[in-house]
Amino acid sequence: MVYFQAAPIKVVITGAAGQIAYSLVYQIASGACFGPDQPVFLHLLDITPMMGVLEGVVMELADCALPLLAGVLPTANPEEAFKDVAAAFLVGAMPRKEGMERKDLLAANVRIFKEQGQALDKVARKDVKVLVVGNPANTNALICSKYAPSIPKENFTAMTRLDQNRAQSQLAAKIGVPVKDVKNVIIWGNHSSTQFPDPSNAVVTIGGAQKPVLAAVNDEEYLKGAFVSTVQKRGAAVIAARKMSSALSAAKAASDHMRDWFLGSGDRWVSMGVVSDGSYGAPADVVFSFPVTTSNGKWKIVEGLTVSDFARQMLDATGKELAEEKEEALAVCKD
Ligand SMILES: NC(=O)C1=CN([C@@H]2O[C@H](COP(=O)(O)OP(=O)(O)OC[C@H]3O[C@@H](n4cnc5c(N)ncnc54)[C@H](O)[C@@H]3O)[C@@H](O)[C@H]2O)C=CC1
Ligand SMILES: O=C([O-])CC(=O)C(=O)O
Repeated sequence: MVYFQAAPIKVVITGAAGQIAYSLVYQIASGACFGPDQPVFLHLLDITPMMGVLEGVVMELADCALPLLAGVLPTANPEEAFKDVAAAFLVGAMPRKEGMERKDLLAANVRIFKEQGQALDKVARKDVKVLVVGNPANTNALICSKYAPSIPKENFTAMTRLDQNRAQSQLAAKIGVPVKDVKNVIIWGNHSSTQFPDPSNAVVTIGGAQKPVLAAVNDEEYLKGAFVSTVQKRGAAVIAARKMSSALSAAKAASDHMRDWFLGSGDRWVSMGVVSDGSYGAPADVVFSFPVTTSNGKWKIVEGLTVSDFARQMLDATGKELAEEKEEALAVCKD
C-alpha cells in the first residue's frame, strides 16, 4: 500500500496510445497539471487493437518512477475508464492529414463523443471537468455535453489554448520579449481556420512597465493580416512539416487548460471553448472560445470588451461555421 498526503484524484485520458497522450501522460503524472502535492490515478482509454501499444506506455510510466503517480488503469472499456473521474482529457479521435480541414473529421469522430458523453453521464463524478481535444474539438465537446445531461454543461470545454499559446508566442517574438511577458491575447470562436486570434486587449511588460500590444507592435497590417493567418494555419503548418499533427504543444496546452481550470488563472485571461450563452453576439448553444478567468474550479467569461467592426466580422464568420458544424453533427448523431 502506498500512502499519499492528499487523496489521489482519478484522471482519464482517451486516445491514450496516441501521439498527444504520449506527452500528456507525463505532464499529468509529473505534477505539472494538478500541482506538486496532488497525486493522480490515471485511467488510460484506447480501442482494443491498441491495448498492446498502451501496455508499453504503462511500462514507461512505471519506469519514470514518478512520486505523484498513485496508479494506472489501462482499458478499452469507456465505462471503466470514466468511473469516478474528476478530470477527463478527451483526446482519442482521428487526426487530420495534409490538405484536410478539421471539420472534415466530423463524420468520423463525432460519434465517439456521443458514446463517451453517454458513458460519462453514467459513471463519472457529476463535477467532472471535461476537456475535448479531439477534432473538431468545439463541436465534439457540444455533442459530448448533449449526451451527458446529468453533468452541468459548464463542465464541458474545448481546447483553444494551443491557439492562445501560439498567438502569445508569435507576439512575444515580434516584440522581442520573453513569452511570459505577453498576456490577454484572446482566441474567439472555433478551433479552426476561422478562429479569430485577437491582440486588441493584450498587454506586454517591457522594462517593468505594461504597454498595449497594439502600441508595442505598431503595425496594424501585420496584426490584422500575417499574425491572424499564421495562428489560424499553424496546425496545418506543423502537419506539412512533421507529416503528423501537433502533439507536444497540444499536450502542453491541454495541461495548461486543465491546470488553470483547477487551480485558477490568476491575473491572466485564458481562452476556452465553452457552451455559449450568446455573449458578444456569438450564437448560443455552440461551443465558442471566449476569454475567461477561472477561480475555485469555475470559469467566467470576461465581460465588457469593445468589439470593433473588424472583430465583429471575424466573430460572425467563426460563429456561422460553428452553427453549421452543430447541425451536421446532430444529423450524424441521429443515425
Ligand atoms: N484541439 C487542439 O488544439 C488539437 C487537437 N488535436 C486532435 O487530437 C486528436 C488526437 O490526436 P493524436 O494524438 O495526434 O492522434 P493519434 O492518432 O496519434 O491518437 C489517437 C488515439 O485515439 C485512439 N482512439 C480512436 N478512437 C477511440 C475511441 N473511440 N476511444 C478511445 N480512443 C480512441 C486511437 O486508437 C489512437 O491511439 C486528433 O483528433 C487531433 O486532430 C491535435 C492537436 C491539437
Ligand atoms: O491542425 C490539426 O489538425 C491539429 C490541431 O488541431 C492543431 O495543431 O491545432
